[in-house]
Amino acid sequence: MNTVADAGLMAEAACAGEAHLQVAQVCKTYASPRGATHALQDITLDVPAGRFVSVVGPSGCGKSTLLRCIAGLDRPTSGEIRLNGEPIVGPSANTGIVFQRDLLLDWRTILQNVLFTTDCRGQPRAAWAERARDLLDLFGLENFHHRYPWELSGGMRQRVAICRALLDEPKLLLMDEPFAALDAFTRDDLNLELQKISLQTACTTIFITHNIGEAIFLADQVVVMDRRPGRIALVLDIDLPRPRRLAVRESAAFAQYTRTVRQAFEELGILRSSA
Ligand SMILES: Nc1ncnc2c1ncn2[C@@H]1O[C@H](COP(=O)(O)OP(=O)(O)OP(=O)(O)O)[C@@H](O)[C@H]1O
Repeated sequence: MNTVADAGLMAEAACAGEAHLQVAQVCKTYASPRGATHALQDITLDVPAGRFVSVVGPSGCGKSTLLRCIAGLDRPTSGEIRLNGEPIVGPSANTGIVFQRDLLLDWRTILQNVLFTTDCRGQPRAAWAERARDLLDLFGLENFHHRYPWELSGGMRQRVAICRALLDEPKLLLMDEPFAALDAFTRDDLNLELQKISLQTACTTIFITHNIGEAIFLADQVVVMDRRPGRIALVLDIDLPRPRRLAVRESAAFAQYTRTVRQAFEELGILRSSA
């Protein structure tokens, strides 16, 4: 499998422009006949353009809710989210999203799947097809443009989903546990490829994961969330040189970051003490 290779092309093909994300005192309550669910409480985050932020927290702490609000797919109950100073009030072409399930359409070829969003907008295919092909090639899928999703492995499908999210030159890339369903080897591969994209583009990225190691490996900053109602318990800057190799996970500095995050979860009663 090829890896992402052409830095110049990738910078041109993937993200465009800068995205400064500001999340200010965001609360989210879901109302239902069975009562209210307080999913998020007072979330404040300032993410400068180009930063990669990993969000890690226990199941149900509101990570996906936060991502959906940032994506404009849901509205906070209170508080505000701004992209480059503009309030986010709905979905935007500035934002690319990758979910845990790749959501590829089985009746469309790989190329047609990557072109899905622009097709939906009625934009001429010819204008986007070259970019779509370039992205697929960069992700090592040059021989799969005309195959169907069911002919691909889970890792290849998730690469396609990432290409689809990047097609529209988003400024902001939102990823909701994109690699959770993959085996450890494929996950390592995709972590490296994602790092290359981040280094070579101006994409601001919010990456949700349950995996502490993955969170630290990828991020400039790790946000640790407490259980519901989701609150930020810790913001940890990750000062490891880039590009990072997988072997960095064996370094003393990485072990210290892991200890700090684990300790935060232990103090919150989410992880049992390892001492
Ligand atoms: N549309 C909805 N209506 C009502 N409650 C919801 C809705 N979406 C999420 N919730 C509730 O809000 C809380 C946070 O859910 P969310 O999916 O954001 O958590 P999460 O941290 O992403 O969980 P996981 O890691 O398991 O994916 C949960 O208690 C969930 O049941």
